[in-house]
Amino acid sequence: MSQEKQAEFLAENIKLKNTLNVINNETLSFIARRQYISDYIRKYREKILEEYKDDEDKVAEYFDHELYVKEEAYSTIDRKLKELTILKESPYFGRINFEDELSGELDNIYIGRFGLTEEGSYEPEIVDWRAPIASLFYHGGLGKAQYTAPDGKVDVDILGRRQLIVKKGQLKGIFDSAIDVKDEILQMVLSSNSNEKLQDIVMTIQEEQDKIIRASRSKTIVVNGVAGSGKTTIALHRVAYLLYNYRKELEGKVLILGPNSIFMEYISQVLPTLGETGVMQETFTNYAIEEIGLKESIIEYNEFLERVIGGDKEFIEDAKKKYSSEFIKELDDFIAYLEKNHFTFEQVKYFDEVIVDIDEINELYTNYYAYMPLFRRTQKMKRIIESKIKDKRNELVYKFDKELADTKASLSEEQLALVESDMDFRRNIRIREIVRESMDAKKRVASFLDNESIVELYKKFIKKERLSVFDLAPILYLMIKLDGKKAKNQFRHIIIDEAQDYSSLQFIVIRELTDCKHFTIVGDSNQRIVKFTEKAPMLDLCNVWNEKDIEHYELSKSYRSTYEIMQYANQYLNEEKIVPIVRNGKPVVTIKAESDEEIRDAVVDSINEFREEGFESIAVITKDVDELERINKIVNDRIHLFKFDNEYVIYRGGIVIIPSYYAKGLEFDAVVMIDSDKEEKKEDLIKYVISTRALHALTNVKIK
Ligand SMILES: Nc1ncnc2c1ncn2[C@@H]1O[C@H](COP(=O)(O)OP(=O)(O)OP(=O)(O)O)[C@@H](O)[C@H]1O
Repeated sequence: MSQEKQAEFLAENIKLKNTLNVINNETLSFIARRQYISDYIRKYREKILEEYKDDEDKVAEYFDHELYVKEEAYSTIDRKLKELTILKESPYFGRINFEDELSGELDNIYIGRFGLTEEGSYEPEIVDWRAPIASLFYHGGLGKAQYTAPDGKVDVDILGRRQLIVKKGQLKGIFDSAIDVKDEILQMVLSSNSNEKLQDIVMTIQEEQDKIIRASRSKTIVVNGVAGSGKTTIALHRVAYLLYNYRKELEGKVLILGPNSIFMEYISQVLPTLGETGVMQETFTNYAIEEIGLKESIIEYNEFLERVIGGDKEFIEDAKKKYSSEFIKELDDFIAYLEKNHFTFEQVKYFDEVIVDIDEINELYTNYYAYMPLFRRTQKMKRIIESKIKDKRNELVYKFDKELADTKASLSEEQLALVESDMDFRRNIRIREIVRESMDAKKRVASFLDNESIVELYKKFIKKERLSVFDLAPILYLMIKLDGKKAKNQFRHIIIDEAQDYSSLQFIVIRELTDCKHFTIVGDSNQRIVKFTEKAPMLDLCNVWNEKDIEHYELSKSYRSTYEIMQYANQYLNEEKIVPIVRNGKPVVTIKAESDEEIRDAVVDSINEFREEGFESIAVITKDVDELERINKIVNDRIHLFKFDNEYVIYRGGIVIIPSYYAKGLEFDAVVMIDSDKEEKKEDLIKYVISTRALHALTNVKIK
């Protein structure tokens, strides 16, 4: 280390000690605050209990109130204490010094996972990575730059950018960036072994990624990026960024939709390590089933993909149809058909009197409530007619009672004494008749105004009893159009991951159901295992949603895989793709294996070599479950592989064997790809997905 560097290192060490002191003091101060609040609550509680010792209701009411106050008071303190505990290990990872172009003032900020300002001070000790000014750090280079402060854009000149590695409160290294120096920490992070779960990347977010993370909240953004370009990671960091900057508006109102439970589990750690909990994360299937309230079992995503990959022609045709725009048109026609034909109105009679005639009913239907969704409208009409029946019932009862009272009044006391009990008896009979007629009239109204359940109607429409995952969006569409359905929870921002597999209808349904205006949609149009339409609907959202304000981003660098792996994977795509180099690795190996022995040797030897090279997470990836079973049976006596054969398995470490569609979105240090295709297709998106799961090493075992 040069003398100058040594001096810098020393200075940073002193700064670190100071910061750690501030962290310690702040921690003690927050603990004291917590203690103060709990003492206060305790004393107040004793007073209340004494005051209301004979009033249980008041005591219960007090405890409800106390719980609320505690939650409110502690939530901020506990959040801060959690942040301080994390900061204690590593308070910051970046430093930027810059000159404000307007004022000429020099500034020096340290950027960390969370922000920290000492009590009584205005100068932040650490700036949260999500704060607007921290974007300067992610510009990557030195020189002129700009950030957006709350009161407008600020021009600065970045004079120095430093990355710092602090582990367990110790300074381990400093790296200064010059304009063209490669990001050394990024290289270090990318070359290391992958973890069991997706990690945060606050230290090494790249400029192209940062732009997406910080994109305006009020825009819908669509990111189409190659495998491993960080789409999932960015989407999750964007959630953390949005929550930090718009907590009041967005807390509890963000939804993340992912493809399956394995994937949801894989990404589950990122937001908590960024200090964010309480974001709803769901698969589209579960979300839709919950909203529909569907109780019956359906053909789930895995079976759907198994059938498609297995070449079940009838099923593929059916799926293709359900994904098409023509099908939306068919649904609309079906709705129009129901509007014309589903209901046959009848006049409503009460005894022999017509109380609502056909014209009146038609008027309600075609005119007065025509703006309402069909089934809402008929239910509304039902309520109106029921209320008329009730009025009629009351009128008849009133009339009868009035006549009875008049008759009674016209009788002498003696006459009344003779007939009164008989009159009362007759009254009871008459009232019962009137009430029964009211119930019968309501039943007659229900018989022509109630509708069949939408799920049942849909089944008749598609002429099938068993539903599949791709039927969920159409059912929701009918519920929206026929019933005016709205989602149980309202969301202000929705993230859709692996969006390349969404149909236009899914996009329409999510938007209409939730009334959400802002989306972050990420996917890779080349990772569609099933290419139902030429253009992935996620790339055509301005037409699908009929909205102009959509911002599109493309990402072409893979931060996951080596240059060699990406280059290899690209042979499976139709188009020639340029692979930007992020890092190099070893060449991809191809082994031909015909007999079971050869297959066993190829798979087991590859795994053993990977282990010897120090790779920790290793996967054998097959096309589908049948192939998984076949390979597992062949290698079983030599090696134990952990089978991911359904989406609810709980991974407990070890080498895995997994079908392509569950591996989507995941990554492994090294991958053995099972390639059983007899002939090479020009485009093979399944093999593209499989090969891009590997970070450092890939072996293709070609079998017959
Ligand atoms: N700026 C970065 N710094 C460090 N690691 C990064 C960066 N960007 C992405 N990565 C890493 O690259 C890998 C791929 O990221 P991620 O899974 O988010 O990509 P993806 O585009 O969603 O991939 P896929 O299309 O396969 O689902 C992850 O290990 C992630 O941590």
